[in-house]
Amino acid sequence: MLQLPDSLCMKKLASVEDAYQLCRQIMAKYAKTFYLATLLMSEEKRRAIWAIYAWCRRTDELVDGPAAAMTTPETLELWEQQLESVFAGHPVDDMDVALVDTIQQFPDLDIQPFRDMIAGQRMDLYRSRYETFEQLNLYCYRVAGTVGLMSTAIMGIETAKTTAAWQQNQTPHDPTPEAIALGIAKQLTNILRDVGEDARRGRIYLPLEDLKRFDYSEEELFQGVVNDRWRELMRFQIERTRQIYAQAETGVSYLSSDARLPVWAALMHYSQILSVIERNDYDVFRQRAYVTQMRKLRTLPIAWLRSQVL
Ligand SMILES: CC(C)=CCC/C(C)=C/CC/C(C)=C/CC/C(C)=C/[C@@H]1[C@@H](COP(=O)(O)OP(=O)(O)O)[C@]1(C)CC/C=C(\C)CC/C=C(\C)CCC=C(C)C
Ligand SMILES: Nc1ncnc2c1ncn2[C@@H]1O[C@H](COP(=O)(O)OP(=O)(O)OP(=O)(O)O)[C@@H](O)[C@H]1O
Ligand SMILES: [Mn+2]
Repeated sequence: MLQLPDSLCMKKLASVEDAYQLCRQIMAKYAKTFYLATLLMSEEKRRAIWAIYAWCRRTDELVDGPAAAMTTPETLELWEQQLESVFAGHPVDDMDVALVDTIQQFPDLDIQPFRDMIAGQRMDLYRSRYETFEQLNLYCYRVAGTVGLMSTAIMGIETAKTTAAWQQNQTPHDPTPEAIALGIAKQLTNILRDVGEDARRGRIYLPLEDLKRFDYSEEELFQGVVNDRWRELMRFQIERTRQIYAQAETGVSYLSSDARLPVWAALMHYSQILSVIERNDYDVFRQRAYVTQMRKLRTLPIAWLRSQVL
């Protein structure tokens, strides 16, 4: 039988360097603030975050991007097989090459959070309502808490701080729950910001049990009614989300020192979106709550102080 040369059978993949550059471009395009924050980290960590960001973004695009209408459960099945292949050391496309390298450099990086994120995207295919906060919380863990786990494996934990002299034989504090909390708080914030946009796609992420509790109906939500019942409902959601940010805050000082400023900055920027929603009198239907670049810049010195003293 005719033997084809390798070059004709298989497309040659990008070099490791080029693959990281592709991931960097994705992150710089979609998450400017995050991207700038990564510049404060060491070269290896920064490149690893780019690779993970690119994978997360691609996963999200499957159900949220322009081609999402074509995505079926089989698409996600194939994407998961590609993930298994990457963790086995076999990249399938150019961007995978960077992730394979990252996995080799950071042995703490576990495949499970990646699988869990795909499971979260699967929920988006099947569900457009959440009955309880517990169900919503599971969704938030899967699509965003997982990002906290992946990032912590890269940023690393500061062993010097976690083991004082008199604690030598104790295991250092592991800020995994706080990292998950930050992802969940961020996702809940996005949900509150995007209520209107999601409603236009027929989706309600707010727990239906909360709608009932505040006597606010799905019909009102689809009509974008802002009344006192809505404001109360939103106050309740914002308060709950702030409590989760507060849990996350207690974990930042256990991260390695070059990661604390980026994480404080990210945490403060996200949580400010909640204050913008309040300032907009809880109207998330007709205006989008966003934090201006100016305001993000102004919080940097405070984030820096916290990263130094907390
Ligand atoms: C260093 C650092 C702060 C970085 C993490 C960067 C990273 C790998 C991000 C991946 C984000 C991503 C594309 C996820 C896919 C699923 C998804 C879309 C989730 C939602 C993100 C959307 O954010 P964005 O502002 O871009 O929204 P828009 O698309 O503009 O509408 C999420 C809401 C998830 C974001 C979750 C995190 C960034 C987790 C943060 C937690 C940590 C960094 C752990 C910190 C550790 C401790 C101990 C507190
Ligand atoms: N000044 C603005 N005017 C109008 N829409 C904006 C403005 N700033 C941001 N947005 C919209 O809100 C989205 C989310 O903004 P966000 O604050 O998350 O910025 P970003 O560029 O995604 O960076 P990051 O999420 O890392 O802060 C943007 O992608 C954009 O669509
Ligand atoms: Mn963004």
